[in-house]
Amino acid sequence: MNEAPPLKLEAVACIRGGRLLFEGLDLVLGPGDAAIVTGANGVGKSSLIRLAAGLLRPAAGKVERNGGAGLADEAAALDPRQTLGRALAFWARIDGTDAAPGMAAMGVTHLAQVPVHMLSTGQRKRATLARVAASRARLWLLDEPSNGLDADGEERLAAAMAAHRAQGGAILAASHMALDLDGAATLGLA
Ligand SMILES: Nc1ncnc2c1ncn2[C@@H]1O[C@H](COP(=O)(O)OP(=O)(O)OP(=O)(O)O)[C@@H](O)[C@H]1O
Repeated sequence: MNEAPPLKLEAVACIRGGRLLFEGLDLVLGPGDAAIVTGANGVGKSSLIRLAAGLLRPAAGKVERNGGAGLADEAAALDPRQTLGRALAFWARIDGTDAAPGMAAMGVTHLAQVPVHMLSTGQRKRATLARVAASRARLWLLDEPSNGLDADGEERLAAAMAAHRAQGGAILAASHMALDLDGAATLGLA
């Protein structure tokens, strides 16, 4: 098993729209670790997730990932014109994996023939999580992962996250709702 931490943030600062959101942020997520980012609307939770993904550059400090990252946020990155099966297969090909286990884990196998643009909010959220679950990324970056999920979806998300951690994966999740993540650290932004 690769023992390098999936994520390491050192003295990270984030400025957006000319405003300092946070600075001096240190975080190490080792194999099996999880942290939940909490805080009020606009405090910078999504920005931190995007920083960790490498989509935003830190104003100061260092972001290090080992073993790839899978991002699930509001921008689902699934082609709306394709069927869900094809849209997920596209990413699975790029990731060198199979989409089927992720679809089964999130309970969307029966939606394979449905065009992405026709999916409900919760179905789209499940599909986004299915993509991350199917990837081989050691680091899962989840922005409000339980938004829109029903009770079954939440259970599936919890099971998928537990399985990922049991395999040495790590999770950084931003959420204003409680998440079923045993022993997760809380990172409160203010
Ligand atoms: N593209 C952008 N350009 C400039 N400022 C931005 C941009 N995106 C977000 N911001 C600002 O950065 C701040 C933090 O936004 P962010 O989305 O990270 O907050 P959040 O904690 O995730 O909020 P919420 O709980 O509402 O999802 C906000 O003040 C927002 O207006």
